Amino acid sequence: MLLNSYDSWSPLREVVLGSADNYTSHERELSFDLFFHDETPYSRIYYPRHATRGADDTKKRSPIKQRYVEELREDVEQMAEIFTQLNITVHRPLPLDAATGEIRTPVFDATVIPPLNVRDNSIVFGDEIIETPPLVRSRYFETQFLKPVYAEYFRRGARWTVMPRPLMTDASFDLSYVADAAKPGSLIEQVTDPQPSPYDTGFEMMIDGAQCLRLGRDVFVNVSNANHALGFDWLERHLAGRFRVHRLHRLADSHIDSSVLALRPGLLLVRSTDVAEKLPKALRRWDMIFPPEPQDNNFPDYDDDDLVLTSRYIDLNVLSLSPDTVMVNAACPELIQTLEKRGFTVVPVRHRHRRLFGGGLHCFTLDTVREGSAPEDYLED
Ligand SMILES: NC(=[NH2+])NCCC[C@H](N)C(=O)O
Repeated sequence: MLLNSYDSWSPLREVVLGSADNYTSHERELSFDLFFHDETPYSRIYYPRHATRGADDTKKRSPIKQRYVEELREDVEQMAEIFTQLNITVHRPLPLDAATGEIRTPVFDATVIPPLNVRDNSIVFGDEIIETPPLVRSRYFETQFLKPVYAEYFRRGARWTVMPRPLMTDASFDLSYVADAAKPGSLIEQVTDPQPSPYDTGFEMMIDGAQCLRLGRDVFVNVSNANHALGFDWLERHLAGRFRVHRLHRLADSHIDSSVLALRPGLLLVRSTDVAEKLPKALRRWDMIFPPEPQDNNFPDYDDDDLVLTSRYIDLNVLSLSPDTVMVNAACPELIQTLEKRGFTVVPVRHRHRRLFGGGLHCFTLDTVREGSAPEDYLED
């Protein structure tokens, strides 16, 4: 079918599902610590994550226990089977080959991670795939693994665009969000000591697809720093005449798909009333479902050397299969019951280690064909 996806609720007919093959480690360096910093308070309280660094380790490999990688693969492949049983066509990226070494650019080298959270480095606006400028260095070439899928949609007539690529020197990153959040005495660690580079060119455009909420003709984009603001400007200019692009201000550090999701026109799934109050008036008019507070026993216990990369709200990261059917993590019964009480059909999916790999069911997927999805105006005038 032709690429066609303007919203997150129309009946899902085709989807890209990420791959967990060979996810062996995380690589902590400035861009990684910036990207995952919102969860530091949880990590420091529940899982001491950021060990105090020595002066020399500006880059630190953090191995992932093989059992967790294998269980992640089991969960992802089971999700693929569920899509197939539901007659939803599943496209998969090229799996990361174990022999793939580090990548090197004129500015940095980094370890490649698998194309698991495919929601992040691409956005689908109607009949256009846009590859976004990554926030994390190890993800710089992640959309390369999606080339066969995107090329096939292009052959079928889709538009295919790549946003300007950043150099990603340390000076490229706007640290203001972390600095503002790390008030004296807070648990959030400062991300400091950016190193000078001959390629410094000031703040650069960096933004992820998971910062966007697509509502037909209207797109809401979370902007938390100068990098995102440049990405917002590019999207606004590029989409002018086709979409109305609205700015959300610091709803989260970057991704908002465990803060707010649209389940159908007029109905949002929202993390908390605090998040709801930050939404623009047009969205505050919509009905909202607030899930129960996550329970610690919804999550496996991890060791202190396991990097916990998400908040406890990660299971809000659901995937709508239609305006009344939602894929939810089977380990979150409270959310399942809440949605069922609101008349939704829930498809439970096992995803055990969502906190270790930085994403849930919505993160793992990119909805490429939604039947009847169109650039409708869902916002009251
Ligand atoms: N598309 C994604 N990878 N989104 C994941 C967002 C997770 C969010 N930072 C949290 O910890 O709850």
